[in-house]
Amino acid sequence: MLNKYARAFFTRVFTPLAAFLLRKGVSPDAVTLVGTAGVVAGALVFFPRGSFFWGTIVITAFVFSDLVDGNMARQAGRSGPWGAFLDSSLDRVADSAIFGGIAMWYAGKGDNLLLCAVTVFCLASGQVVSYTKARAESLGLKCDVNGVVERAERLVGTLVAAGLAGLHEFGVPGIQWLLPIALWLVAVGSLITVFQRVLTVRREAAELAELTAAESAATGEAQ
Ligand SMILES: CCCCCCCC/C=C\CCCCCCCC(=O)OC[C@H](COP(=O)(O)O[C@@H]1[C@H](O)[C@H](OP(=O)(O)O)[C@@H](O)[C@H](O)[C@H]1O)OC(=O)CCCCCCC/C=C\CCCCCCCC
Ligand SMILES: Nc1ccn([C@@H]2O[C@H](COP(=O)(O)O)[C@@H](O)[C@H]2O)c(=O)n1
Ligand SMILES: [Mg+2]
Ligand SMILES: [Mg+2]
Repeated sequence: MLNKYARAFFTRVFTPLAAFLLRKGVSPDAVTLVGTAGVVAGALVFFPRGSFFWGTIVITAFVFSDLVDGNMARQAGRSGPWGAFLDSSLDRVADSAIFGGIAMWYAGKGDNLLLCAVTVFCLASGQVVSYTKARAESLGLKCDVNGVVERAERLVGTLVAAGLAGLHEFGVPGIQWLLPIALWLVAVGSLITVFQRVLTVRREAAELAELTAAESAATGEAQ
């Protein structure tokens, strides 16, 4: 949903920056790589020690590169399979670092194995959500449903909650519970999304099989 409604807004916001970077000779791939490295560093340096405010600030500064790289590629007329492959593959790396960093906190000083498990579930189910669509598309199916929790929802929900929960370090009371609440919501939403996508692909595969059978029958009758 965020992807649908916020993308046009962010395209307008980032178009001047994307044009500037292109003029300076920066490539979309460089932005993809540097952005991912920044997200991974922010997540793995700050989150495992429970520094959620600063971790979120660093991650947020880099995560928007994921909207700038595609914008640059489109402006330069250089969108293609390589860029799409690189972008999507590195999205998985960035997501792993974000949820991995949070899981490390709960496995260590955060001392909460249940929340560690919920975070690992967010990581795994998020990857499955993305994989279902990628695999369906590679098989010639559309997977024509986005689902309730896409990547944008996973990231915005988790990062907003982590950033606010991090204010606990500065003495704001009670706010640390926002992160567990967001993680539970992302976990349940991702599970629902997996089912939405799997059921859609199952229907599309059945429709394709029916169409293929009907075409074979028609070809057989004609001969
Ligand atoms: C007191 C202060 C506290 C600190 C607060 C810090 C607040 C900052 C918090 C959060 C900001 C987070 C912003 C996160 C933005 C994420 C943007 C992003 O990367 O989106 C990527 C997404 C998808 O892009 P792609 O097409 O490249 O990726 C595809 C996708 O991954 C598919 O995955 P799937 O959905 O299938 O799981 C893959 O299948 C595919 O392979 C892959 O290519 O882009 C978008 O969705 C575009 C829309 C982005 C919308 C961002 C909205 C940000 C809005 C608000 C944040 C402001 C929050 C303010 C909080 C204030 C708190 C006080
Ligand atoms: N290095 C890159 C990154 C992205 N692309 C193209 O942009 C599409 C993704 O757009 P976003 O707005 O979501 O970043 C991707 O599918 C590629 O077509 C690219 O070419 N090179
Ligand atoms: Mg991108
Ligand atoms: Mg991306």
